[in-house]
Amino acid sequence: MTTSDDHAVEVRALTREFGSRRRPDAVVTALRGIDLTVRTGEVHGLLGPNGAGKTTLCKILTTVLLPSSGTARVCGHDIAASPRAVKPLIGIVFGGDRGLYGRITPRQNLGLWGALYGLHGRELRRRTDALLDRVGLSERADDRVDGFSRGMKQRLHLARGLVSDPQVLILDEPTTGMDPLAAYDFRTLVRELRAEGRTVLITTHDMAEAEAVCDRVTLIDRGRVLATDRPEVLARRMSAYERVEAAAVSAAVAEDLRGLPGVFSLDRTPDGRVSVEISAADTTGEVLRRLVASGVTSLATVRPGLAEVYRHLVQDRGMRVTR
Ligand SMILES: Nc1ncnc2c1ncn2[C@@H]1O[C@H](COP(=O)(O)OP(=O)(O)OP(=O)(O)O)[C@@H](O)[C@H]1O
Repeated sequence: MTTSDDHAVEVRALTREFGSRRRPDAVVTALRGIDLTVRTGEVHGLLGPNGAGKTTLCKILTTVLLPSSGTARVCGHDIAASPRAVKPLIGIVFGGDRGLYGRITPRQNLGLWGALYGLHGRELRRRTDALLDRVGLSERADDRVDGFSRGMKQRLHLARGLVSDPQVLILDEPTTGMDPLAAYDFRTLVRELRAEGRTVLITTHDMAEAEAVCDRVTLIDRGRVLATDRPEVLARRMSAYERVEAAAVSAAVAEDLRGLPGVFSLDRTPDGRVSVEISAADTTGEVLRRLVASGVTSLATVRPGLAEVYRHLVQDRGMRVTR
């Protein structure tokens, strides 16, 4: 077996189809040849629109699903050939309600989960108490989970994912349902996990979250990798897509700008605020010149962030679900 110590996750030419033998025309191809390397100790974001294949990939990495073809290794172990070696190395945290027992307490949930990993007695109690403290649930440790808010359930999910002390942690939309403060605390927690030397793979739709916590991100769409890089490098790569924002722009001036070559899109609100996306570097100057010439004084240029990169790469498909 060849492996690199630097790579916690190595995925090569991975495909996964879902279908029924009775209806071959209804086959859905969720992954179409994914290559992905997650370095040991990095926080890696997996970004993509609904149906991109993120959850399918996570399920394959956690040995819940087998790939149709291709390979995936976790800390050097092949997920298909050695699932028993992979399972203790990798933890998964889902978004939403999946996987928690509502009629029992957080302490009991963690106890059950820990027992599955062979923990018991004092060690299990020690680990459970430490995790409940870590995710801020100590005071509610003995209340029933079904009375918890979504954010509290999400924190319990995270504790559950850490019960086995995994080297690699997969967080599938981890901040779903968290209020902004809880999401902020959560990011701090992710940084702590990295400081402990763990590798974290996060799927998210939240670009701000990805920019805040990820060392690198992989954008996927329709089962394919579009790009992998550091968030700021991806943003720089798209630097032709600059944005100009201005206030008090008349409809006529907006129409004039819309017609310029190199203007990718232009939005104008009824009160005259415009946002112009520019896809050719030399167009920015011309847009600014025309705005100033028309008497506009409130304007700014904005460099693209990850959200813009994402929108351009997935071609503005937004919420549309693909097959
Ligand atoms: N068990 C299944 N049976 C049939 N099709 C499936 C199954 N699981 C996933 N798919 C299909 O595979 C594709 C990828 O789905 P997946 O859940 O991996 O996407 P995702 O990126 O996680 O999306 P979301 O952001 O909505 O959670 C979708 O077209 C989905 O309908």
